[in-house]
Amino acid sequence: MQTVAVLGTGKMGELVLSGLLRSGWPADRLLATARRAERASDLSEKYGVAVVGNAEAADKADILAVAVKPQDAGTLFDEIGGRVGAGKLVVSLCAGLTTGFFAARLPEGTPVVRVMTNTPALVDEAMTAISAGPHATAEHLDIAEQMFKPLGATIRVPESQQDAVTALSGSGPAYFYLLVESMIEAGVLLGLPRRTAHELIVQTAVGSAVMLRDSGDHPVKLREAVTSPAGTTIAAIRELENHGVRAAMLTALEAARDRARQIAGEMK
Ligand SMILES: NC(=O)C1=CN([C@@H]2O[C@H](COP(=O)(O)OP(=O)(O)OC[C@H]3O[C@@H](n4cnc5c(N)ncnc54)[C@H](OP(=O)(O)O)[C@@H]3O)[C@@H](O)[C@H]2O)C=CC1
Ligand SMILES: O=C(O)[C@@H]1CCC=N1
Repeated sequence: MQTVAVLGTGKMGELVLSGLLRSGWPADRLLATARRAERASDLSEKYGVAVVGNAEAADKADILAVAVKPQDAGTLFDEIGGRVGAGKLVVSLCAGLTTGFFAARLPEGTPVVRVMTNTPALVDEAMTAISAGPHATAEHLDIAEQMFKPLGATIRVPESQQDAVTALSGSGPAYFYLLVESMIEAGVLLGLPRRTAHELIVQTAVGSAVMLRDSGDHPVKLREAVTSPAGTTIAAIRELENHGVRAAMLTALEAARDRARQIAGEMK
């Protein structure tokens, strides 16, 4: 079994580390790196994995999962880029950064795979999109898939689609949480106790999500089934349309896609 090093074990790095452990990846085949000593000792205590320096991780691991913020990736690869041999696989989780960004900082021939996952990895319900970069073969994509499959669903996409994927599923959980938060506030406005509003909306979100996934029906069909003629739902939907919620969603996701592109530009 190959050794995976998570480089920069913050929120996403920890999700990958804990997910790999849950899926049965042996702790002695995992390494983690952290910038702060306190974080390093918390991680080794919680997960029983070795937390080492970036250089040691780059030397010892077969697969380097890059989970630093995009803005920190340049410094990290200035430190370790030169010592990552062609036998290693670099798997980037970074929003915006292209595989070319890494290839330019790695010895010629080092395979790079780009993934975009999301926070529901915590409950093994992630959506992870995987793309081949320079020198990445089908075998390298299989390895990335093997790492992320236990954390939820996976899909393979051309790298040219990764910024759009980031806007949709990478950032997506935040939009749903914002929607839920707003609906709970509406419950409070209508006079419900906050706790009651929370319970009603969270279960409604879960039920709706399970129906979307398990029925395979188009969301329009599911929405129409709720929307009675001259009923309550259509009264609310008219207001949502009046307030441009659909147009706001289009513009918002376009902004997220554009920000991913901008990050890549800033990090050239
Ligand atoms: N959050 C999300 O929902 C998603 C994030 N991503 C991507 O995942 C990556 C990580 O994001 P996220 O987990 O949210 O960010 P975090 O800030 O939580 O994690 C990044 C971690 O990297 C550490 N770090 C930075 N530089 C170094 C270094 N040179 N050596 C060792 N450790 C270092 C940071 O240390 P310190 O604690 O000191 O800052 C931090 O703990 C990003 O590239 C992001 O684009 C992708 C999909 C979803
Ligand atoms: O907001 C961000 O930049 C990261 C990438 C996708 C989700 N969070």
